[in-house]
Amino acid sequence: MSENSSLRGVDEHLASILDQIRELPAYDQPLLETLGLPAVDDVISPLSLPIFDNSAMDGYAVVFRDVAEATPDRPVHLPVVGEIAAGQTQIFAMSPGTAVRIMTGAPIPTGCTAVVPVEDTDDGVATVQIRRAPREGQHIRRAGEDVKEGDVVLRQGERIDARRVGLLASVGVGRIITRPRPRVVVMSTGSELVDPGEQLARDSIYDSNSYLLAAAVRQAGAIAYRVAATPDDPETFVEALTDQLVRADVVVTSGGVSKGTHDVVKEALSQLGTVEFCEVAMQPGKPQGFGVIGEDDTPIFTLPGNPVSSYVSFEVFVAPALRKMMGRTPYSRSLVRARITSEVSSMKGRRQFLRGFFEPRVGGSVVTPVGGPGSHLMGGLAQANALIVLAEDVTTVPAEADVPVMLLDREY
Ligand SMILES: Nc1nc2c(c(=O)[nH]1)N[C@H]1C(S)=C(S)[C@@H](COP(=O)(O)OP(=O)(O)OC[C@H]3O[C@@H](n4cnc5c(N)ncnc54)[C@H](O)[C@@H]3O)O[C@H]1N2
Ligand code: MOO
Repeated sequence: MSENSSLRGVDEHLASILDQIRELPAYDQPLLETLGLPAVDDVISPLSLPIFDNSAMDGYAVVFRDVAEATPDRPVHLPVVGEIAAGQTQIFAMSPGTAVRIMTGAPIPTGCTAVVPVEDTDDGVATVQIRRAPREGQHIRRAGEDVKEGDVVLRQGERIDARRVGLLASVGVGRIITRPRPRVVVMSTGSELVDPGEQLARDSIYDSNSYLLAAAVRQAGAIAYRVAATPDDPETFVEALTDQLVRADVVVTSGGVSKGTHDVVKEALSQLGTVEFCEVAMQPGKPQGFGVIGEDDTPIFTLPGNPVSSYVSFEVFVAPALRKMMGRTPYSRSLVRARITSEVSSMKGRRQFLRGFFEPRVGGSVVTPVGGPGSHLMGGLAQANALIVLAEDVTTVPAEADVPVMLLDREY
């Protein structure tokens, strides 16, 4: 039997994961916390915008008829009987033959039918000269002209962006019902791992995966708890994992899942019998594990240790699961098409994810392979902004061919 025939398909593995992932229960959350999340219900505006008639200019509130004939040569003189600033709560009314000093955003006094900007006056204090006739209703912002009480200001399923946050705040909505961001515990394993900033020993390397994955978790809109790397000892690993479960909606580990003698994650979790380990027909990212652990059946992803493998596995399997938990659709990134600038090759029977630099161009976008396909090549990964996806039956792709590309930084 060839190796490929024992591999599980990428789509099959993802489908099985998504099948076991549940959406997190929704509850009302502070407005800013909901940025990027989809609304679970329609939100109805409890009031109209503007909330009350108010001035669009700093100037004078007048009765239009009093000043309809005003010109620079024949200004109209009016007594100034008061001043209204924004935030003033007193209700104010005015009579014909008078003017009231008014500020931008301040409520229009009853009886006022136009606002004359200060530039069209002598800026008078006790009396004012109106030097130009306004239009009737000029510079009065009408209550409800923007949003009406009862309007739907956020539709179910709509993604809450900065503009919608602004609108919701404007109508006084301070909390929105959404599914929460999953809390994701990210753990690295490997006795060779040292935290960045610490001293390296001769045979040690820096732990990049826990940083890479925690950053990817945040970019996916979830909450990351990064845990310092645990050594290759199953007992220590299980202890650390058990301690972390209390704050985890999901656990993501990296390393220790292939065929070595110190493959700690596989060893530890195989004994618990809850995580299924398999090999997936992809490169990078062949050794995978997924299951649930602990009293709350917390989903756990055991990703391969090679840094690029862990990142690609995150994009392909973990990010869609996190999106499902938040109720965000689509779960997976859609692929775009681009012209590849050089020939590339792939292993038959595996879906290849090559690092690429994507440039949108009018008349046809372009993608350039960066770095090699090795799962340890972090330099190339950091230069990439896309993954070029070569299907399982593809072995070579000539330069100039049209290829599917996954854009890594774009909103889904
Ligand atoms: N005999 C075989 N050996 C390997 C196979 C195989 O099928 N047969 N598969 C290879 C593939 S593919 C991958 S991917 C890796 C996966 O290995 P593990 O998940 O067990 O990971 P480790 O052995 O712990 O580490 C692999 C590699 O990555 C480095 N690493 C691990 N964690 C980190 C980290 N947090 N930060 C930076 N670098 C990390 C580690 O030092 C190793 O170089 O197995 C192949 N072997
Ligand atoms: O499949 Mo491994 O993940 O190449 O490097």
